Amino acid sequence: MISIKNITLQREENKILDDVSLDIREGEHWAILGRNGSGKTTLLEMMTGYMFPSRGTVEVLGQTYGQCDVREVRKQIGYISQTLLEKLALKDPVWEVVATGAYAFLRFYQEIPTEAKEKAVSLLEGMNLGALMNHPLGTLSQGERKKVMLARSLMAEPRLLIMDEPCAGLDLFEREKMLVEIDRLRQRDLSVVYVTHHIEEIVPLFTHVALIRDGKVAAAGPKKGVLTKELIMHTYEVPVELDWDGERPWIRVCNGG
Ligand SMILES: Nc1ncnc2c1ncn2[C@@H]1O[C@H](COP(=O)(O)OP(=O)(O)OP(=O)(O)O)[C@@H](O)[C@H]1O
Repeated sequence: MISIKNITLQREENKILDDVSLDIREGEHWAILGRNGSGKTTLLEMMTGYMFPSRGTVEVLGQTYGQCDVREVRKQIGYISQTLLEKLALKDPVWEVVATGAYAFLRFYQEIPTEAKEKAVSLLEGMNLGALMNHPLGTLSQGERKKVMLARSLMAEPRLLIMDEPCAGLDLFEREKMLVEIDRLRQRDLSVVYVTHHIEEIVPLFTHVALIRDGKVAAAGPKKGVLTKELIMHTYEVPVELDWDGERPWIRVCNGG
């Protein structure tokens, strides 16, 4: 799905990404963790073709960026970020906001095809948001808006779904509801790449984890091999204990090291 080979992104003296390689294969779902400023969002922007490396290659869905039409590749990628959420029209009814996801634009200025409406409504119902479908987006809670954004990203049936902190700012209740929807993505034929600051968001869906530290990959691979207290301590420089609840990790900071 994604093959990143030795990419470096240099901005003046700084190496924002430094010789990063990562392979994401079909059927895998990846969580990407790392401290603030470690380069996670930059890495996602490389995957979506919004940024290009100074060195190295990025291949996504069989196409190499720089040798293909990035816009064509992007049609197969869902991208969920706070920036996108801020661009959505708060006055538009929820179903309409979702329906726009089938197209590469943010608002409809013409009649919306019936099939797009039906699909949007069905996605909303699938996420228990059917009752809100005619409400303006701006009246929804933050958690509901994030679920709307997820439904919107599924309209185009992407092969790759990239999410940048989709649970940021949610309370425990709303976060768990969002995580249920994220975990249910296993029923779809797509791969997820998910950036988060919270290890407990790595729900059973996720098969692999990459730890980013200072623009480099500190560790990457199957999640139980990467989510060890030693590697997390190396990445965050905080002493921790880690417990597994089945396929979901929980973390505790250890006082006194
Ligand atoms: N266009 C740019 N020009 C110069 N520096 C940049 C640019 N974009 C990002 N950076 C820097 O690159 C580093 C990595 O940023 P990035 O946003 O990728 O980190 P992040 O791991 O996503 O951080 P956070 O967890 O805080 O969102 C930061 O130090 C940031 O200031």
